[in-house]
Amino acid sequence: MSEPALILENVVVAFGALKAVKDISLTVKNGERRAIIGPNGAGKTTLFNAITGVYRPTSGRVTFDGADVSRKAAHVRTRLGMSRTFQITNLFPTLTVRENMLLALLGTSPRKFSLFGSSDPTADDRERIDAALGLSKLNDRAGAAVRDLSYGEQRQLEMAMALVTRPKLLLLDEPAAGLSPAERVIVSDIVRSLPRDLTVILIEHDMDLVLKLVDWVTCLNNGEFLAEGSPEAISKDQKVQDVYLGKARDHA
Ligand SMILES: Nc1ncnc2c1ncn2[C@@H]1O[C@H](COP(=O)(O)OP(=O)(O)OP(=O)(O)O)[C@@H](O)[C@H]1O
Repeated sequence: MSEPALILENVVVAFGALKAVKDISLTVKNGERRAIIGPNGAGKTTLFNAITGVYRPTSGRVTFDGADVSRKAAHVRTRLGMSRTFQITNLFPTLTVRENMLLALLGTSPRKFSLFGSSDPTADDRERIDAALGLSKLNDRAGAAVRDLSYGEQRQLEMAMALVTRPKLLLLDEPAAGLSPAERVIVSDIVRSLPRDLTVILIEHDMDLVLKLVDWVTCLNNGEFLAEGSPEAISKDQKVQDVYLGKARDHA
């Protein structure tokens, strides 16, 4: 058995008196596709932030690929092979797709972007960029300015930027949020065709999408662990229906 990709042990994230994540433990296997679901304010993004190092856990342990990274900074976790997208679009609109990709790559490289040094892409940079654009189905848009991309294409570019570092663990924060049904199909196809040795954890509200994409689902509520299981089991779980699907229906 290979080492699990990620182990969380009793992770707590507190903002003053508010515990946004309360004592969460979970194990994600190598190559697994895992969804984190739960109603608004459940603690999903905060948990992502604790995994990726945006926040250090108030207590508990995060083990990534066999190493305790609980106290490591975000850029160190990136170097170890974690990568993520954010809910909010984070792109340079006047630059091209390829230029945004290069900045994403340079931002994580020791060969930092410098006003004086050369930031011309190397052959390896170009290969990485082409591979990530290919996985994100954006090859034919490489020369387009980001402001000319559709919203769906911008989300695809964010995925490409997260993939360009060749991560072992990819975290996607609501990759299909705000997308049209046709754009959701593209995002599903991209996630489904990612290399099988890449571990993927995604936050997603769309249960139809989750059911089709992942092996296992963890449901949070109010910062607490609520349930875990196969997508089929979770979609039928009464507790989940009560807190998550019930609230989703209220918002519909
Ligand atoms: N930086 C912060 N400072 C204080 N409170 C925060 C901070 N970030 C999140 N919270 C609070 O922590 C709780 C969990 O928020 P979080 O964004 O993790 O939930 P979520 O499950 O991702 O919700 P959503 O589906 O709406 O994105 C909320 O009550 C939120 O207001």
